[in-house]
Amino acid sequence: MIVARAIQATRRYGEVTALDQVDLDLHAGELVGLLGPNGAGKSTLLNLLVGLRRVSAGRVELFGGDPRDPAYRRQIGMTPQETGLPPTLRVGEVVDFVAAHYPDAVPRAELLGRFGLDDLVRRQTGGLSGGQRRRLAVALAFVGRPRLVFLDEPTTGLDVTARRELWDGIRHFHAEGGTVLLSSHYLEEIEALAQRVVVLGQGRVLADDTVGAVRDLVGLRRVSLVVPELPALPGVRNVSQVDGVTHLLTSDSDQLVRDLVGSGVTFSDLEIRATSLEDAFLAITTGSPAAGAGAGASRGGAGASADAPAAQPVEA
Ligand SMILES: Nc1ncnc2c1ncn2[C@@H]1O[C@H](COP(=O)(O)OP(=O)(O)OP(=O)(O)O)[C@@H](O)[C@H]1O
Repeated sequence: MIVARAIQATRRYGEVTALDQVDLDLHAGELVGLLGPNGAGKSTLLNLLVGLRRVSAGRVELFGGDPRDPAYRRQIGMTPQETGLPPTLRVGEVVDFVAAHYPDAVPRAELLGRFGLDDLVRRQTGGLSGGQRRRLAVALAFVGRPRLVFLDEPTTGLDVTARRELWDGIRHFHAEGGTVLLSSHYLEEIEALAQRVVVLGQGRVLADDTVGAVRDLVGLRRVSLVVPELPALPGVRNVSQVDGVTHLLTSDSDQLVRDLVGSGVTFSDLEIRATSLEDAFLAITTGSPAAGAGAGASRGGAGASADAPAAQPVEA
């Protein structure tokens, strides 16, 4: 059963096309990650699906109906990227206040326990740390026993322990049959929670695949060099040229360099670096040389890579 859907959904803000003909089907019981760099359109897509924004063209559906209809919205939970909590209210009071809007809310102690917030029940929200406030904001999305939850970068700003506690809360909801769409800059985060990942870049869906398949793409390296004539080389996924520099994308840069040397061709200015996620996808999905080489060149090249030691932001 499809619980949320975007059909050729487009959203413009003046001259900016934030979302460009996006198709997405979210099935009941799925936990799907929405991955993309800053400005990719993640928040815009979430805001359309929860009825906070209208499409400029195309359509969005929530449980087969209009997301702006309160009857459908009552069945969802959402944590936007930024939340304001009344600073003088205590944590327990905020939970009770939100819970009062729902016929069968999760009991306060159970909700706070699930998100590792039990000790804070009497604390005023104004006295919480940024991470505690964020966890409370996410927990509130679950208070009304929603069928479907949208989380916009839920763990941004959290330390490792807080992030894990929050992941546990999300997993618990999913294990009980709940559906989740969550956005993140971190493939590692999506990998920890989801099987499916939708990658957005410049308002378009660049990939909609398993986390494993996306991981393979992110592991690509960019090998740049000046070479008069490029010999045929195995393992090259994409070739582009910008300003006299040839850029090659490969999953095995060591082997590529060995092959280059072995070919006897004269080359100079060799440079190897990780591709950013967006570069990798643009190069592969569009085959566009400018997208593949130009964008990365201006970014400093510390993008997400398969062998990154810790969570790496998508954008360099
Ligand atoms: N209210 C608005 N008015 C004008 N432009 C907007 C508005 N909201 C978003 N945009 C633009 O739309 C594009 C997509 O923004 P969006 O916030 O959806 O991206 P995002 O992937 O969520 O980014 P981030 O990871 O930084 O939150 C950006 O170019 C952004 O500047």
